[in-house]
Amino acid sequence: MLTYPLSGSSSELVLNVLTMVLTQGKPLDRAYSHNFSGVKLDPTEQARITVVTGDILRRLNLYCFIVDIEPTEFERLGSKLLNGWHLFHGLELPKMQYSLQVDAKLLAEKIEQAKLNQVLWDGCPQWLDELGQAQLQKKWPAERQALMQAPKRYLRVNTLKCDRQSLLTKLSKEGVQAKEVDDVDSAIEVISDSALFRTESFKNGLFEQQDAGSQLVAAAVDAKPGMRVVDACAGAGGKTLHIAAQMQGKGRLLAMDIEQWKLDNLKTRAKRAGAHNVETRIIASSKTIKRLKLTADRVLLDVPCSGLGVLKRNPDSKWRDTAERLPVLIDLQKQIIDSYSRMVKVGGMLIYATCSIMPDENRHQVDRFLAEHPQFEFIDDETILVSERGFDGFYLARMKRVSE
Ligand SMILES: C[S@@+](CC[C@H](N)C(=O)[O-])C[C@H]1O[C@@H](n2cnc3c(N)ncnc32)[C@H](O)[C@@H]1O
Repeated sequence: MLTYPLSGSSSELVLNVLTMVLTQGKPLDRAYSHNFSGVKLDPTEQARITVVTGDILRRLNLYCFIVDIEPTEFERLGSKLLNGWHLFHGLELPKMQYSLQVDAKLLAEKIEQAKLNQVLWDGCPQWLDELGQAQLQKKWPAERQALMQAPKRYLRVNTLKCDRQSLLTKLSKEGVQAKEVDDVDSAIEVISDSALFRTESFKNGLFEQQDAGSQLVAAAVDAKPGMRVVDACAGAGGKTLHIAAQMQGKGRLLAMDIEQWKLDNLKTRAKRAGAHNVETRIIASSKTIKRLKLTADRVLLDVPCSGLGVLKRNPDSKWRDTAERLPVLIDLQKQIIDSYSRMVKVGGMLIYATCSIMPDENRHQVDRFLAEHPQFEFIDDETILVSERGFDGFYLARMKRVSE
């Protein structure tokens, strides 16, 4: 957390980002890029802004409670919340040009009240607590608490271009403090606030920013050089690029999605990474899938999901219509696994993954699929819990096609 208050201009930036997210529904990453573009910001100050913004979003209901405002009043009363946030963390008030003051005595009383309500203290909305209890039972309280912590920064070393030790040496020369992650071969944890995307190492494609949990998912694909691999919900290619490295540039890696702009981003990233065996293809209709029937050694389905495993990184999902969208997402996941599994050849492997920790999106989907598709056999699965690993939360299941 901070050791001294935000400056007036940084406070304004925090308020602008939060207003965009909370009142205009902008995704957090876009609100950051919108507000940071064209502004000359020292990397440390930028990091401080994201620390405060992220923490407020992770515990928005708590901070609203202690300054006695509703989240819906943020646009008008945001400065009061930011002042309250500073007092809560034992900091002097920031010097904002216009700001609403907080009654320190009332704030102290409210903090004491909040301490008695663990769900509020963990920054958890009611709907999420009920869902978590129902889905994870006794594992939920630890998970709820872990999800309100700040995420760590992880990189994946691009083994197409270097190895982990030489990347660490290069990063150190560029002033980036980082260390190996013990239980994930490809991962590095960044400790300093360095502006990673300005480093030569990044420009030369030596690494990608990718959570260590996400790296475990791609590792489970276990793609080998020469294979035919489909990453069917590839997005901008976080996992595709990792799979490309496993394949050492040999074989065929088809990255698909329904959004062309994501595949365009993927192409740029693949070029920088030197991942020359990646081909992109838009899914225009079910015919795109049918044409690939029984052709792939590996099919990764990193399906659209609630994102409830990655709330440390994307805490804005807590304050959106995630609860209402959940049944729609579960239905979409079912459609995707039922239809896209056709691409796996006999003897090939289907890998189903989400960035959710909720069984309804995970094991329950897999169990239903297996019951209806005897052509597949269960191999193994893993829920990467935030409280256990410290990474973002993910789920992955591996299944083998044993017949047509
Ligand atoms: C969890 S994200 C993928 C993240 C990506 N694999 C990564 O590691 O960066 C899910 C992706 O599925 C895509 N998607 C949504 N509906 C789809 C569908 N019917 N078929 C294929 N992809 C779909 C979304 O556009 C999104 O990019």
